[in-house]
Amino acid sequence: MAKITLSKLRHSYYPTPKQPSDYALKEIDLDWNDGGAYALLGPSGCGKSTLLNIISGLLVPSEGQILFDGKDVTELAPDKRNIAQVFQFPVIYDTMTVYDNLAFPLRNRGRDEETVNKRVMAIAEMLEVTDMLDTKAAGLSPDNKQKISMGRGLVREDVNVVMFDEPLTVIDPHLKWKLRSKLKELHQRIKATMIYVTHDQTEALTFADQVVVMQDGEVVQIGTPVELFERPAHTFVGHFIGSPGMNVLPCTLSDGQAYFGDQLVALEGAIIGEPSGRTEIGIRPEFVTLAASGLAATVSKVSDVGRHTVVECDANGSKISAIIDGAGPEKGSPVFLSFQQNQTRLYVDGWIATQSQEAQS
Ligand SMILES: Nc1ncnc2c1ncn2[C@@H]1O[C@H](COP(=O)(O)OP(=O)(O)OP(=O)(O)O)[C@@H](O)[C@H]1O
Repeated sequence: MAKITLSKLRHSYYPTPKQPSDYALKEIDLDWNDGGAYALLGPSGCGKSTLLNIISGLLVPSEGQILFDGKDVTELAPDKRNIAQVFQFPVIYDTMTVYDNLAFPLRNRGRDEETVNKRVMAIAEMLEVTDMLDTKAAGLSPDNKQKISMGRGLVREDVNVVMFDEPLTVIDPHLKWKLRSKLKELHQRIKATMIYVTHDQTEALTFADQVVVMQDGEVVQIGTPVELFERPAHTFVGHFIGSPGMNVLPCTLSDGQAYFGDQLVALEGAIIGEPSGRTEIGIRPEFVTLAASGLAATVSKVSDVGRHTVVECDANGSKISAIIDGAGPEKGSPVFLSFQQNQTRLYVDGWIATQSQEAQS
């Protein structure tokens, strides 16, 4: 396994890029630590596949370097990088048995049969496919095929990194959670460096210890699932993660205070610097409550989402969601909304611009 460093990485598919929008990857500086479980999360077109192809060597970046344990591999061919990849669709040999499929990457590298057997049996046990080892792969269900495909990615002990590219795309929704937690368990047992690429926040947050969120060719935040939820560094992260995402409300500033319409909104901490750009308040629906006084709003929609109720309101021309316990008020009801102060942040041009309470104490 290896630590992977991306240094000043930029990539454009144009031969002579002129402006930032010509770059599929803006500037990326990132360390993937040895043995870490990472997710690369972002919407379609944000540059995930481009980044993955650069790490695996299918693509040489326009600028910058990739290092494996400090060694420059930027120009190294894919087969020299010692990387295992699991793709959206299972890559297995239908005519071979499950055992032979799992053994293939090891035999291909000339490992002796005793080592092959030990490793295949261990992986099969972890994946709970021991009883299928003699079955021809052609007869397996799609999710079992993908399990074997994952096993082929995990069976070698000498790879620098295992990369999963949207591996649950073809899996039935009700089986997804099973494979998701299986993968997490496998990481805990194997402790290989793993990068899991997805546009699905649930997959990213379940699997990863560290989530790298990308937007428009840039990394906007790297953090634990809790950090991304609790303190989004960018409104995009707030919006993209959470269900519903963070409320983002236009605001004005006056004497170091934030106003939404005429309403003074108490922020978590002091405003950083002297903001001159677009100013917005960010507050997650989980921290908005219906109160006896506060911001006047009108209920526009009430949705029962199982354990909670999402109450969507209109105030000053903006939509604000609140997640509450129990039944919500009727649509059209006038209500007052209260924001939990330590969760109310200011964003300037999308980026967080308030000091956290911990930073102030
Ligand atoms: N071969 C290519 N030639 C030109 N532009 C490309 C090429 N591949 C990707 N792009 C562009 O680069 C940007 C990043 O694309 P990329 O496929 O890396 O994103 P992604 O996050 O993986 O999206 P998806 O999940 O849809 O695959 C997009 O604007 C895309 O249109």
